[in-house]
Amino acid sequence: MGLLDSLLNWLRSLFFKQEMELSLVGLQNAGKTSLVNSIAVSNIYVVDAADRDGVPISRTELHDLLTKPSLSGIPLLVLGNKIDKSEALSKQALVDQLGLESISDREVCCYMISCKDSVNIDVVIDWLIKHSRSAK
Ligand SMILES: Nc1nc2c(ncn2[C@@H]2O[C@H](COP(=O)(O)OP(=O)(O)OP(=O)(O)O)[C@@H](O)[C@H]2O)c(=O)[nH]1
Repeated sequence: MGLLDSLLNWLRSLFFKQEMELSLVGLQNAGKTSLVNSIAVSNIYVVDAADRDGVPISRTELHDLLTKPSLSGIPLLVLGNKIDKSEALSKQALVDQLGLESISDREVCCYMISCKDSVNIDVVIDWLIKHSRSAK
């Protein structure tokens, strides 16, 4: 069993032991299902980084979500998906357009990923493990 498989099994066990609560949020067609599938078969706001028209809506939805008292202080992982597409935004452009630098009331992390080509899925899993309750 490889390192990635071991990490995936650990991640799954954290979910089953209810040591991790996770909300996976994103606009329609952003790639949420593909992300879950890529984690589940070893091959989380999720943004379609190649859908430039959708990013302003994503920004509004994200900042609206952050006002919810139930999510107060919860670390935020933003995933710019579909970087295999030539029209995908750069990380800096996504950070700017989503207004991530204005978020100061919680830890914010942004990774650029491709569920299609399995790019950076390992760092997403690593982040999730580091932010599980048992890691605290
Ligand atoms: N090129 C490319 N396409 C992707 C990637 N991830 C997902 N897709 C495609 O984008 C489409 C939407 O992916 P889903 O995972 O169904 O997105 P979703 O966010 O669950 O969508 P909803 O169920 O509508 O909310 C599908 O056609 C996927 O194959 C990626 O990294 N690159």
